[in-house]
Amino acid sequence: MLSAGERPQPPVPSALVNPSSSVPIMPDLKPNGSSAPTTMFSQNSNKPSEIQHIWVVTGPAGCGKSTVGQVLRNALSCPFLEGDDYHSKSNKDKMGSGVPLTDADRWDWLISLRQAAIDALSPESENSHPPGGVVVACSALKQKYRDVMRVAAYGSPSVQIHFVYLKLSEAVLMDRVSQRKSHYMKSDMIQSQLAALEEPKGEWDAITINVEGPQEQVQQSVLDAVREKLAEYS
Ligand SMILES: Nc1ncnc2c1ncn2[C@@H]1O[C@H](COP(=O)(O)OP(=O)(O)OP(=O)(O)O)[C@@H](O)[C@H]1O
Ligand SMILES: O=C(O)[C@H](O)[C@@H](O)[C@H](O)[C@H](O)CO
Repeated sequence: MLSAGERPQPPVPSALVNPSSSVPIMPDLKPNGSSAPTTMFSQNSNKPSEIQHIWVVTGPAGCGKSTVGQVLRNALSCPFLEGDDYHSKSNKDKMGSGVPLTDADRWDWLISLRQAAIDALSPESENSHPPGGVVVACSALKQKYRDVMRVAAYGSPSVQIHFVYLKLSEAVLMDRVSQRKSHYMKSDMIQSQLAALEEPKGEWDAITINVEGPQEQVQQSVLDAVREKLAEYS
């Protein structure tokens, strides 16, 4: 497995490699994301890109992962996977009743989500091109959880994973979660989310974005950061 501080070998400019061949067999989940019509900077132009990018938008519950994930999905015109959709019912019930998940509760969820991300990188049909990437909203609070996700790109030189960590203060986070009424994750869970959080310090594949500002500002910061990262691969 890739260590967080270790940069992999430069990508080999060859045909796309099927990433699913390089990871252990996992549950065969299908992605539920879809392509969006608008493209600010397209990853899936008419010719196959040499690199497929997995953008994992991370941070504690309520930090804005889904909001940012959808912005990225639209900008990159690639599938978007909402991590919450991959939690088991028991995990959701647990969180909904105010009990934090344990490491053991999270492994299968992370593995399912990782497999869904891998699946999303394959073309939808024999005649279509593979997407330039996939956006995944996933709290990935601890480094070891990010390491589980990193396996998606392990051994696949044409797949690159990035973590987009959404950073904000406890006060702003509490405010956002308190205003959100219909979600199973209530504000009494925020302390445990922050207690579990290991910010991605020194992890070369992680980008930290301050998301305390209004949505337009956050959107701009995220798009700028992603554009800058993509430029490294052009
Ligand atoms: N920059 C922002 N400023 C103000 N409110 C925001 C901002 N970004 C998101 N929100 C609001 O904060 C709430 C949480 O956002 P969102 O659902 O995107 O977070 P999340 O990290 O996906 O949450 P969860 O992981 O719990 O599903 C939503 O009500 C959303 O509209
Ligand atoms: O690891 C966890 O504790 C969970 O993934 C949570 O972070 C939620 O799923 C998510 O953020 C929805 O509120």
